[in-house]
Amino acid sequence: MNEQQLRGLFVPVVAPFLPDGELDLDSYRHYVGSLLKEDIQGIVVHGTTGESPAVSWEEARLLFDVAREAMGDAALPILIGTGTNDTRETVRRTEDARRFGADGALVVVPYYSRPTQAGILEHFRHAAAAGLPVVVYEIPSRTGVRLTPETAMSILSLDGVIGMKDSTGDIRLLRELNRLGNVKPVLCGDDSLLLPMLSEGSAGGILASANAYTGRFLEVLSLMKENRTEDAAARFEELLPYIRLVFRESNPSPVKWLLAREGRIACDRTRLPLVGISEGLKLELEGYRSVLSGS
Ligand SMILES: O=C(O)C1=N[C@H](C(=O)O)C[C@H](O)C1
Repeated sequence: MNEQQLRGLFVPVVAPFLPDGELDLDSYRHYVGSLLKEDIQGIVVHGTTGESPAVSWEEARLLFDVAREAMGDAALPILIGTGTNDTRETVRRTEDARRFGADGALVVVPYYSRPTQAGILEHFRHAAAAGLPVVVYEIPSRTGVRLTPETAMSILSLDGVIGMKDSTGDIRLLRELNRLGNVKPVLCGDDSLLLPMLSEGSAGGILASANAYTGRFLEVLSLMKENRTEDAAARFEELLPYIRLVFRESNPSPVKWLLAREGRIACDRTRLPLVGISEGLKLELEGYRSVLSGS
């Protein structure tokens, strides 16, 4: 996978579970197939949306294999989350993913340990040397550390790093990277900021909310590509209340509920500590289902 392929819409997939909490691979096969009906550019396995903290690396590999098989001839790029807060384990997983045929690795900034900027840069230097294209995943609200623009630029300049998923929650990092001359793709990872980030030059998005109403997200992206910014803004405005609802409770519980509601997976079960969504949120999501499915 190269930088040119890291653009457009990548959908981070959920890991469907049976009521007893084991992987539901039949649902997963059907669900990955359903995503391919839309013109998405790739998928992400074992990201936050794939409940990576509660899914083992062996299960992640299985999910990768089944997704690849479900794609058949479509052969879209599959990124797999290999990042942990242990550099050696991250390298081990990234090398493993290269061997089993992943197209790229999504490597999160190491969480919990709160390393210095120098430590984070070293972490990515090692991950990038594993021989699989790396997408840096910056999400300070989850990791507890924030990349400075200079560190982000140094990481993006490494051979083997093909781009970044920016979930910082505002457009300042992207602006700074543009100012510093970054040429590698930065994808929006904060769904409600898709439009402002595209306006600022983002190459696309990795968006959990796009698991549903995928065509509507693709429409926003293509209108922006055609410079029809007002039309894109109007379409995005319709999606915003839905996006806010989907992130009101822990991702991916609301997305799983929607997928189950649409019959694309059998069950909305998550693994603890994530639990199912509240009855109130179900009602509100149901309300938006009729709005968005109808128009
Ligand atoms: O799994 C992902 O990739 C995403 N995770 C983010 C999060 O849960 O914080 C949200 C984003 O839409 C995609």
